[in-house]
Amino acid sequence: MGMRSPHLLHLYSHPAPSPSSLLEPEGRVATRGRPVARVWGMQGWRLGWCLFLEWARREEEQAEGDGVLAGWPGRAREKTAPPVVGLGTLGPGLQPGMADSAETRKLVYLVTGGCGFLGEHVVRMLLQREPRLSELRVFDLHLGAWLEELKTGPVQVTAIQGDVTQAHEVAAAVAGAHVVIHTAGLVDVFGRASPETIYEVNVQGTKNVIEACVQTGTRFLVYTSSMEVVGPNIKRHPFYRGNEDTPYEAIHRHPYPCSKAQAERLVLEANGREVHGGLSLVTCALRPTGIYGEGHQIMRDFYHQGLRLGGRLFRAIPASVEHGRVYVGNVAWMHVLVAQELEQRAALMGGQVYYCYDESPYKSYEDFNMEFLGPCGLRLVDTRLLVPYWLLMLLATLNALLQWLLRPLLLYAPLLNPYTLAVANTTFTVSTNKAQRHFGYKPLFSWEDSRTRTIRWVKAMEGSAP
Ligand SMILES: NC(=O)C1=CN([C@@H]2O[C@H](COP(=O)(O)OP(=O)(O)OC[C@H]3O[C@@H](n4cnc5c(N)ncnc54)[C@H](O)[C@@H]3O)[C@@H](O)[C@H]2O)C=CC1
Ligand SMILES: C[C@@H](CO)CCC[C@@H](C)[C@H]1CC[C@H]2[C@@H]3[C@H](O)CC4=CC(=O)CC[C@]4(C)[C@H]3CC[C@]12C
Repeated sequence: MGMRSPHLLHLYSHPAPSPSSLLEPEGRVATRGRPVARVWGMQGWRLGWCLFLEWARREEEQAEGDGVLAGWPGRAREKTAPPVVGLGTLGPGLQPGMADSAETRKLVYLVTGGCGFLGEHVVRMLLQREPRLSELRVFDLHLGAWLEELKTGPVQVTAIQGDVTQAHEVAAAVAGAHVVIHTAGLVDVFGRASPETIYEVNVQGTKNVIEACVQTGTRFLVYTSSMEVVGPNIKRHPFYRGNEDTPYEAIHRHPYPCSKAQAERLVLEANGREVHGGLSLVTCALRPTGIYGEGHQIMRDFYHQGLRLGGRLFRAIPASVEHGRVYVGNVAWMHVLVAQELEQRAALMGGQVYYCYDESPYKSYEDFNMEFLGPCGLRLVDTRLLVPYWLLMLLATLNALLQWLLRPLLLYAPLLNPYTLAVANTTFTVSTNKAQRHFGYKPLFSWEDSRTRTIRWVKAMEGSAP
């Protein structure tokens, strides 16, 4: 997830923090300080990768001869590469022409799940694109060491190790924040966690966030929902380029979509509730389709699986099945834009849902992945005739059975199970402009740019093909 460049390391270099420096300075948040060394141990491999990435970026800039300021694309690329942070390639900054003065910086944001795949992009995007930010609180069960690098910029970055299922920890983190972006969630469709745990994190965690806003007087709440709250449903009805108003029978059994749907409902119902101080809460929910981009774990898994199979992946899903995908940078940008616009457009946006979309093409899950894995040396072998759907379903069911049988001994959680097969094998794509109409959203990253960035990330991955 966390690409780090030497440029960034230099910009944000600082003495190794003591666990207590992870505490919120005013003592509002009692965090369980996790020794940074342990976190670093898990993520140290990223450094080499980031060094490579920065080297590659500079080589590319030099080759293009555009002599840009570090982190800002040159004029020639402005059309396709907007001046915005790419995960780890740019440091925090302001939009062009915007003065960085203490008076303009007065807002406190809280990002829950801020160290996750999407969360990290939201955090970096806020630092880059929210000039009114004075403090950014990053709340997560597991803090990333990369956060430490952000602490010497103009914005106070406060790392809070906490659990959304613990109401008091959430309330302490929310107190005094103007905006909460709630991305924390348990994303598990593989049977790794129990249904109870999924509900506890996704539903109870969201309840805790809402109640904390109400109790402490925080007025603006942006929730990361999911396309999964709508579908694909258990009947595997196609949703072909639908929008927020397209009728669809949203019936689920799997704990993940059920929990996300319940949480989304809670967030939307909370819109208009009176918060401490007498003003009203303004909420809205964003529904990304399948997110991809730098840091995407499943893409990483497919890539390594392909390498193990001698550079081949085997087609399991017909190319005609469309699966909605959206670039993580654009999802992050949409969150930031919503957060910025909620106050001015409360009447219009409060209680609304928005699909997250961009210019990513409509393709099958596997064909879409090949947009990135292909240029990295993998090949998709068409075995449709060899592996018919019924056989795949049989394998998926066998996996589910094995998972159940082995549970007392070990956790067996392969990617293929009846649920993931059904999701991947059912058309679900969105085509909407609601976000543009309501708050002026336009994707910040073109498809070409999203693709290039993702390919660059895959290529820089440990164990990449030469
Ligand atoms: N990955 C995807 O394709 C999509 C994800 N989403 C939603 O986006 C959000 C972020 O997902 P990802 O970044 O993909 O997942 P992720 O697993 O990378 O990030 C989730 C973050 O939440 C944190 N978290 C989990 N349980 C927590 C708890 N009890 N207390 C505090 N923090 C906790 C995790 O440590 C992690 O950093 C989730 O709400 C997910 O439902 C929605 C649509 C698609
Ligand atoms: C049948 C396999 C043969 O290659 C492919 C299996 C792929 C699956 C693991 C993925 C296919 C579709 C993905 C889901 C989809 O993008 C929507 C999602 C939204 C979320 O909110 C969370 C993640 C996910 C459920 C995502 C999970 C992985 C897939 C099921």
